[in-house]
Amino acid sequence: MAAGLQLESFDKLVSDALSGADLDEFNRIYYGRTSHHELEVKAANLEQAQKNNFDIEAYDFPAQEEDTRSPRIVKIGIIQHCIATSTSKPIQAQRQAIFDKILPIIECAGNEGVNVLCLIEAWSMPFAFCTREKAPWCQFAECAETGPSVQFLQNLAIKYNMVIISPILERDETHGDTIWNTAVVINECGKIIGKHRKNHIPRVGDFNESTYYFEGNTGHPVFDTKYGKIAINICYGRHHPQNWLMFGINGAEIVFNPSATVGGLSEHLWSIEARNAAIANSFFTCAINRVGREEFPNEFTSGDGKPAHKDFGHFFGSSYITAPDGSRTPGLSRIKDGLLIAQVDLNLCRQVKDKWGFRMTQRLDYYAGLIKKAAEIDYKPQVVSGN
Ligand SMILES: NC(=O)NCCC(=O)O
Repeated sequence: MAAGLQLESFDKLVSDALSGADLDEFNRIYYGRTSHHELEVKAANLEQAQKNNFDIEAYDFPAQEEDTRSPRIVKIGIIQHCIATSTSKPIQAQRQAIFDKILPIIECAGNEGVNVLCLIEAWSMPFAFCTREKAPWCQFAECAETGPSVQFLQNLAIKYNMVIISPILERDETHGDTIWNTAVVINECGKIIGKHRKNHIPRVGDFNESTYYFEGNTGHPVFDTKYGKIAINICYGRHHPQNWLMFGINGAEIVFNPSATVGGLSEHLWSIEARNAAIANSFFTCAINRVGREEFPNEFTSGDGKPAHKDFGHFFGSSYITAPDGSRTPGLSRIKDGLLIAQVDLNLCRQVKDKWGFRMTQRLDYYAGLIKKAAEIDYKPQVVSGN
Protein backbone atom coordinates (compact mmCIF):
# COMPACT_ATOMS: atom_id res chain seq x y z
CA MET A 1 0.00 0.00 0.00
CA ALA A 2 1.27 3.47 -0.87
CA ALA A 3 2.23 5.59 2.12
CA GLY A 4 -0.16 8.38 3.07
CA LEU A 5 -3.88 8.78 3.37
CA GLN A 6 -4.96 5.23 2.63
CA LEU A 7 -3.36 3.53 5.62
CA GLU A 8 -6.01 3.50 8.34
CA SER A 9 -3.68 3.05 11.28
CA PHE A 10 -0.19 1.87 12.10
CA ASP A 11 -1.52 -0.22 14.99
CA LYS A 12 -4.07 -1.97 12.79
CA LEU A 13 -1.38 -2.71 10.23
CA VAL A 14 0.58 -4.54 12.95
CA SER A 15 -2.38 -6.40 14.47
CA ASP A 16 -3.55 -7.48 10.99
CA ALA A 17 -0.08 -8.72 10.06
CA LEU A 18 0.81 -10.60 13.26
CA SER A 19 -1.01 -13.13 15.40
CA GLY A 20 -0.55 -15.46 18.39
CA ALA A 21 2.80 -15.43 20.17
CA ASP A 22 4.35 -13.08 17.58
CA LEU A 23 1.67 -10.45 18.23
CA ASP A 24 2.01 -10.87 22.01
CA GLU A 25 5.75 -10.41 21.75
CA PHE A 26 5.37 -7.38 19.50
CA ASN A 27 2.87 -5.88 21.94
CA ARG A 28 5.14 -6.56 24.91
CA ILE A 29 8.12 -4.91 23.26
CA TYR A 30 6.34 -2.03 21.51
CA TYR A 31 3.33 -1.15 23.69
CA GLY A 32 4.80 -2.26 27.03
CA ARG A 33 2.23 -4.99 27.71
CA THR A 34 1.06 -8.09 25.83
CA SER A 35 -2.63 -7.28 26.26
CA HIS A 36 -4.15 -3.88 25.52
CA HIS A 37 -6.62 -4.30 28.43
CA GLU A 38 -9.54 -3.31 26.22
CA LEU A 39 -12.66 -2.07 27.99
CA GLU A 40 -16.15 -2.72 26.74
CA VAL A 41 -17.95 0.23 25.17
CA LYS A 42 -21.74 0.49 25.60
CA ALA A 43 -23.72 -0.81 22.62
CA ALA A 44 -25.70 2.44 22.36
CA ASN A 45 -22.47 4.41 22.07
CA LEU A 46 -21.07 2.08 19.42
CA GLU A 47 -24.29 2.58 17.48
CA GLN A 48 -24.03 6.33 17.86
CA ALA A 49 -20.41 6.17 16.67
CA GLN A 50 -21.30 4.15 13.60
CA LYS A 51 -24.16 6.48 12.74
CA ASN A 52 -21.92 9.54 13.01
CA ASN A 53 -18.85 7.96 11.44
CA PHE A 54 -16.37 8.00 14.31
CA ASP A 55 -14.49 5.31 16.25
CA ILE A 56 -14.56 4.65 20.00
CA GLU A 57 -11.84 2.69 21.74
CA ALA A 58 -11.37 2.19 25.48
CA TYR A 59 -8.50 0.74 27.52
CA ASP A 60 -7.64 0.15 31.17
CA PHE A 61 -4.44 1.08 33.04
CA PRO A 62 -4.71 -0.49 36.50
CA ALA A 63 -2.17 0.06 39.29
CA GLN A 64 -1.12 -2.20 42.15
CA GLU A 65 -3.33 -2.20 45.23
CA GLU A 66 -1.90 -0.24 48.15
CA ASP A 67 -2.57 -0.59 51.90
CA THR A 68 -2.33 3.12 52.59
CA ARG A 69 -4.18 4.66 49.64
CA SER A 70 -7.40 3.82 47.89
CA PRO A 71 -7.26 3.49 44.10
CA ARG A 72 -7.77 6.80 42.29
CA ILE A 73 -9.64 5.69 39.20
CA VAL A 74 -10.21 8.34 36.54
CA LYS A 75 -11.57 8.04 33.02
CA ILE A 76 -9.70 10.18 30.52
CA GLY A 77 -11.24 10.94 27.12
CA ILE A 78 -9.59 12.49 24.08
CA ILE A 79 -11.32 13.41 20.83
CA GLN A 80 -9.78 13.76 17.38
CA HIS A 81 -11.80 15.22 14.54
CA CYS A 82 -11.62 16.95 11.18
CA ILE A 83 -13.31 20.19 10.23
CA ALA A 84 -16.91 19.94 9.10
CA THR A 85 -17.44 22.23 6.15
CA SER A 86 -15.72 24.39 3.54
CA THR A 87 -13.23 27.02 4.75
CA SER A 88 -14.94 29.47 2.36
CA LYS A 89 -18.13 29.59 4.42
CA PRO A 90 -18.81 32.38 6.95
CA ILE A 91 -16.97 31.98 10.28
CA GLN A 92 -20.10 31.25 12.33
CA ALA A 93 -21.21 28.57 9.88
CA GLN A 94 -17.83 26.83 10.00
CA ARG A 95 -17.78 26.90 13.79
CA GLN A 96 -21.38 25.72 14.12
CA ALA A 97 -20.71 22.82 11.76
CA ILE A 98 -17.87 21.70 14.04
CA PHE A 99 -20.11 22.06 17.12
CA ASP A 100 -22.74 19.91 15.39
CA LYS A 101 -20.32 17.17 14.42
CA ILE A 102 -18.50 17.01 17.75
CA LEU A 103 -21.63 16.97 19.93
CA PRO A 104 -22.42 13.25 19.50
CA ILE A 105 -18.77 12.40 20.24
CA ILE A 106 -18.82 14.41 23.48
CA GLU A 107 -22.16 12.82 24.37
CA CYS A 108 -20.61 9.38 23.95
CA ALA A 109 -17.73 10.41 26.20
CA GLY A 110 -20.24 11.58 28.80
CA ASN A 111 -22.29 8.39 28.52
CA GLU A 112 -19.12 6.32 28.98
CA GLY A 113 -18.45 8.16 32.25
CA VAL A 114 -15.42 10.12 31.06
CA ASN A 115 -14.22 12.42 33.87
CA VAL A 116 -11.70 14.57 32.01
CA LEU A 117 -12.04 15.27 28.30
CA CYS A 118 -9.64 17.11 25.99
CA LEU A 119 -10.15 18.28 22.40
CA ILE A 120 -7.63 19.01 19.63
CA GLU A 121 -5.66 22.26 19.35
CA ALA A 122 -7.84 25.14 18.07
CA TRP A 123 -10.68 22.67 17.84
CA SER A 124 -13.42 25.08 16.76
CA MET A 125 -11.73 26.29 13.56
CA PRO A 126 -9.64 25.17 10.59
CA PHE A 127 -5.89 25.40 11.21
CA ALA A 128 -5.68 28.47 8.98
CA PHE A 129 -2.34 29.75 10.26
CA CYS A 130 -0.61 28.30 7.21
CA THR A 131 -2.12 31.08 5.08
CA ARG A 132 -0.55 34.04 6.94
CA GLU A 133 -3.78 35.91 6.10
CA LYS A 134 -5.25 37.85 9.00
CA ALA A 135 -8.71 38.08 7.43
CA PRO A 136 -10.95 36.30 7.85
CA TRP A 137 -9.19 33.84 10.18
CA CYS A 138 -8.59 36.16 13.16
CA GLN A 139 -12.37 36.32 13.49
CA PHE A 140 -12.25 32.82 14.93
CA ALA A 141 -10.47 34.24 17.99
CA GLU A 142 -12.83 34.28 20.95
CA CYS A 143 -12.90 35.30 24.59
CA ALA A 144 -11.62 32.44 26.78
CA GLU A 145 -14.23 33.17 29.43
CA THR A 146 -17.35 33.99 27.40
CA GLY A 147 -16.73 32.91 23.79
CA PRO A 148 -19.03 30.57 21.83
CA SER A 149 -16.83 27.48 22.24
CA VAL A 150 -16.67 27.81 25.98
CA GLN A 151 -20.41 28.42 26.25
CA PHE A 152 -21.10 25.35 24.15
CA LEU A 153 -18.86 23.18 26.34
CA GLN A 154 -19.90 24.56 29.73
CA ASN A 155 -23.37 23.02 29.41
CA LEU A 156 -21.88 19.66 28.46
CA ALA A 157 -19.41 19.78 31.36
CA ILE A 158 -22.33 20.26 33.76
CA LYS A 159 -24.56 17.68 32.08
CA TYR A 160 -21.89 14.96 32.21
CA ASN A 161 -20.11 16.02 35.41
CA MET A 162 -16.96 16.21 33.34
CA VAL A 163 -13.88 18.46 33.28
CA ILE A 164 -13.38 19.67 29.69
CA ILE A 165 -10.21 21.16 28.22
CA SER A 166 -11.03 23.47 25.32
CA PRO A 167 -8.03 24.51 23.21
CA ILE A 168 -9.04 27.62 21.24
CA LEU A 169 -7.75 30.70 19.49
CA GLU A 170 -8.17 33.25 22.27
CA ARG A 171 -8.91 36.95 21.90
CA ASP A 172 -7.94 38.88 25.04
CA GLU A 173 -10.12 41.97 24.67
CA THR A 174 -9.01 43.42 28.00
CA HIS A 175 -5.36 43.50 26.99
CA GLY A 176 -5.22 45.14 23.57
CA ASP A 177 -7.33 42.61 21.68
CA THR A 178 -4.29 40.32 21.64
CA ILE A 179 -4.55 36.82 20.22
CA TRP A 180 -3.24 33.69 21.94
CA ASN A 181 -3.25 29.94 21.41
CA THR A 182 -4.96 28.90 24.62
CA ALA A 183 -6.39 25.89 26.42
CA VAL A 184 -9.33 26.75 28.68
CA VAL A 185 -10.09 24.42 31.60
CA ILE A 186 -13.78 24.07 32.48
CA ASN A 187 -14.60 22.12 35.62
CA GLU A 188 -17.46 19.65 36.14
CA CYS A 189 -19.71 22.48 37.40
CA GLY A 190 -19.16 24.46 34.20
CA LYS A 191 -16.83 26.94 35.91
CA ILE A 192 -13.71 28.11 34.09
CA ILE A 193 -10.93 27.32 36.52
CA GLY A 194 -8.13 28.72 34.41
CA LYS A 195 -6.33 28.76 31.11
CA HIS A 196 -2.92 28.02 29.70
CA ARG A 197 -1.32 29.72 26.71
CA LYS A 198 0.95 27.78 24.34
CA ASN A 199 4.55 28.19 25.44
CA HIS A 200 6.43 27.32 22.24
CA ILE A 201 5.29 28.61 18.84
CA PRO A 202 6.42 26.77 15.69
CA ARG A 203 8.28 28.34 12.81
CA VAL A 204 8.45 25.27 10.59
CA GLY A 205 6.86 24.24 7.29
CA ASP A 206 3.36 25.66 6.88
CA PHE A 207 3.03 26.30 10.62
CA ASN A 208 3.13 30.09 10.38
CA GLU A 209 1.54 30.56 13.78
CA SER A 210 4.04 33.21 14.88
CA THR A 211 2.27 35.58 12.44
CA TYR A 212 -0.78 35.43 14.71
CA TYR A 213 0.32 35.07 18.34
CA PHE A 214 3.29 35.10 20.66
CA GLU A 215 4.76 32.63 23.12
CA GLY A 216 2.42 32.22 26.10
CA ASN A 217 2.72 34.11 29.37
CA THR A 218 0.92 31.76 31.73
CA GLY A 219 3.84 29.62 32.92
CA HIS A 220 3.20 25.93 33.58
CA PRO A 221 -0.07 25.78 35.51
CA VAL A 222 -1.31 22.51 36.93
CA PHE A 223 -5.05 22.48 37.53
CA ASP A 224 -6.01 20.63 40.71
CA THR A 225 -9.39 19.19 39.69
CA LYS A 226 -11.80 16.77 41.32
CA TYR A 227 -10.31 14.12 39.00
CA GLY A 228 -6.61 14.73 39.53
CA LYS A 229 -3.90 17.25 38.74
CA ILE A 230 -3.95 18.05 35.05
CA ALA A 231 -1.91 20.24 32.71
CA ILE A 232 -1.80 21.08 29.02
CA ASN A 233 1.30 21.15 26.82
CA ILE A 234 -0.01 22.57 23.55
CA CYS A 235 1.24 20.95 20.32
CA TYR A 236 4.77 22.15 19.40
CA GLY A 237 5.59 22.29 23.11
CA ARG A 238 5.90 18.51 22.96
CA HIS A 239 9.28 18.91 21.23
CA HIS A 240 10.63 20.69 24.33
CA PRO A 241 11.47 18.33 27.21
CA GLN A 242 11.78 21.26 29.62
CA ASN A 243 8.14 22.20 28.97
CA TRP A 244 6.96 18.73 30.03
CA LEU A 245 9.44 18.82 32.90
CA MET A 246 7.94 21.98 34.41
CA PHE A 247 4.43 20.51 34.37
CA GLY A 248 5.89 17.50 36.20
CA ILE A 249 7.69 19.69 38.71
CA ASN A 250 4.39 21.45 39.41
CA GLY A 251 2.80 18.11 40.20
CA ALA A 252 0.84 17.14 37.08
CA GLU A 253 -0.53 13.60 36.98
CA ILE A 254 -2.02 13.84 33.48
CA VAL A 255 -0.62 16.11 30.76
CA PHE A 256 -2.69 16.63 27.63
CA ASN A 257 -1.01 17.49 24.33
CA PRO A 258 -3.69 18.91 22.03
CA SER A 259 -2.06 19.16 18.61
CA ALA A 260 -2.41 19.91 14.92
CA THR A 261 0.35 18.33 12.92
CA VAL A 262 0.76 16.80 9.47
CA GLY A 263 2.20 13.62 8.04
CA GLY A 264 4.89 15.16 5.86
CA LEU A 265 6.44 16.82 8.88
CA SER A 266 6.12 14.89 12.12
CA GLU A 267 4.46 11.51 11.84
CA HIS A 268 7.68 9.66 12.68
CA LEU A 269 8.10 11.76 15.84
CA TRP A 270 4.51 11.45 17.01
CA SER A 271 4.65 8.10 18.77
CA ILE A 272 7.87 8.99 20.57
CA GLU A 273 7.62 12.42 22.11
CA ALA A 274 4.54 12.32 24.35
CA ARG A 275 5.40 8.77 25.29
CA ASN A 276 8.93 9.68 26.26
CA ALA A 277 7.59 12.57 28.35
CA ALA A 278 5.32 10.18 30.29
CA ILE A 279 8.32 7.99 31.09
CA ALA A 280 10.68 10.83 32.01
CA ASN A 281 8.17 12.59 34.26
CA SER A 282 6.13 9.72 35.75
CA PHE A 283 2.78 11.12 34.56
CA PHE A 284 0.13 10.10 32.03
CA THR A 285 0.31 11.85 28.66
CA CYS A 286 -2.42 12.18 26.05
CA ALA A 287 -1.32 13.03 22.51
CA ILE A 288 -4.28 14.33 20.47
CA ASN A 289 -4.10 15.24 16.79
CA ARG A 290 -6.44 16.65 14.18
CA VAL A 291 -7.68 14.48 11.29
CA GLY A 292 -8.15 15.12 7.57
CA ARG A 293 -7.11 17.63 4.94
CA GLU A 294 -7.89 21.34 5.11
CA GLU A 295 -8.01 23.42 1.96
CA PHE A 296 -8.03 27.21 1.95
CA PRO A 297 -9.38 29.64 -0.65
CA ASN A 298 -6.01 31.24 -1.53
CA GLU A 299 -2.65 29.64 -2.28
CA PHE A 300 0.23 29.98 0.17
CA THR A 301 3.90 29.00 0.16
CA SER A 302 6.08 27.41 2.81
CA GLY A 303 9.38 29.13 2.07
CA ASP A 304 10.85 25.80 0.99
CA GLY A 305 10.97 26.38 -2.78
CA LYS A 306 8.03 24.06 -3.38
CA PRO A 307 5.03 25.24 -5.45
CA ALA A 308 2.31 27.33 -3.84
CA HIS A 309 -0.58 25.23 -2.57
CA LYS A 310 -3.98 25.55 -0.87
CA ASP A 311 -3.93 22.37 1.19
CA PHE A 312 -2.23 21.99 4.56
CA GLY A 313 -1.53 18.28 4.04
CA HIS A 314 -2.71 15.26 5.96
CA PHE A 315 -3.49 15.73 9.66
CA PHE A 316 -2.87 12.15 10.69
CA GLY A 317 -4.91 11.71 13.88
CA SER A 318 -3.29 8.69 15.62
CA SER A 319 -4.12 10.05 19.07
CA TYR A 320 -2.88 7.86 21.93
CA ILE A 321 -2.43 7.73 25.69
CA THR A 322 0.69 6.68 27.59
CA ALA A 323 0.97 5.63 31.24
CA PRO A 324 3.89 6.66 33.48
CA ASP A 325 5.41 3.18 33.12
CA GLY A 326 5.67 3.76 29.36
CA SER A 327 2.90 1.36 28.35
CA ARG A 328 0.50 2.89 25.85
CA THR A 329 -2.75 2.43 24.01
CA PRO A 330 -2.88 1.75 20.30
CA GLY A 331 -3.46 4.95 18.36
CA LEU A 332 -6.78 6.01 16.91
CA SER A 333 -7.24 6.03 13.14
CA ARG A 334 -5.05 8.14 10.84
CA ILE A 335 -8.08 9.15 8.77
CA LYS A 336 -11.22 9.08 10.87
CA ASP A 337 -12.73 10.99 13.81
CA GLY A 338 -12.51 9.17 17.11
CA LEU A 339 -12.90 9.06 20.87
CA LEU A 340 -10.19 7.34 22.87
CA ILE A 341 -10.90 6.51 26.51
CA ALA A 342 -8.41 5.34 29.11
CA GLN A 343 -9.49 4.29 32.57
CA VAL A 344 -6.44 4.96 34.72
CA ASP A 345 -5.47 4.58 38.36
CA LEU A 346 -3.52 7.73 39.21
CA ASN A 347 -1.72 5.81 41.98
CA LEU A 348 0.46 4.48 39.17
CA CYS A 349 2.31 7.82 39.03
CA ARG A 350 3.76 7.43 42.53
CA GLN A 351 4.32 3.71 42.07
CA VAL A 352 6.48 4.41 39.01
CA LYS A 353 8.33 7.20 40.87
CA ASP A 354 9.09 4.74 43.67
CA LYS A 355 10.27 2.07 41.22
CA TRP A 356 12.45 4.13 38.89
CA GLY A 357 13.29 7.16 41.04
CA PHE A 358 13.50 9.53 38.06
CA ARG A 359 12.24 12.43 40.13
CA MET A 360 14.74 11.71 42.89
CA THR A 361 17.68 11.29 40.54
CA GLN A 362 16.97 14.15 38.12
CA ARG A 363 19.38 16.57 39.87
CA LEU A 364 17.39 19.74 39.28
CA ASP A 365 19.79 21.98 41.20
CA TYR A 366 22.79 20.70 39.23
CA TYR A 367 21.15 21.31 35.84
CA ALA A 368 19.59 24.61 36.94
CA GLY A 369 23.11 25.96 37.50
CA LEU A 370 24.44 24.57 34.23
CA ILE A 371 21.52 25.85 32.16
CA LYS A 372 21.77 29.30 33.72
CA LYS A 373 25.42 29.47 32.67
CA ALA A 374 24.63 28.07 29.18
CA ALA A 375 22.13 30.89 28.61
CA GLU A 376 24.73 33.57 29.25
CA ILE A 377 26.01 35.43 26.21
CA ASP A 378 29.67 34.56 26.78
CA TYR A 379 29.07 30.90 27.64
CA LYS A 380 31.86 28.64 26.43
CA PRO A 381 30.51 25.17 25.49
CA GLN A 382 32.30 22.38 27.41
CA VAL A 383 34.10 20.74 24.51
CA VAL A 384 37.22 18.64 24.93
CA SER A 385 39.57 18.95 21.93
CA GLY A 386 40.50 15.71 20.22
CA ASN A 387 43.87 17.15 19.13
N1 LIG B 1 0.39 23.23 15.86
C1 LIG B 1 1.70 23.11 15.95
O1 LIG B 1 2.33 23.66 16.83
N2 LIG B 1 2.29 22.37 14.98
C2 LIG B 1 3.68 22.36 14.75
C3 LIG B 1 4.12 21.13 14.06
C4 LIG B 1 4.51 20.06 15.02
O2 LIG B 1 4.87 20.36 16.17
O3 LIG B 1 4.48 18.90 14.64
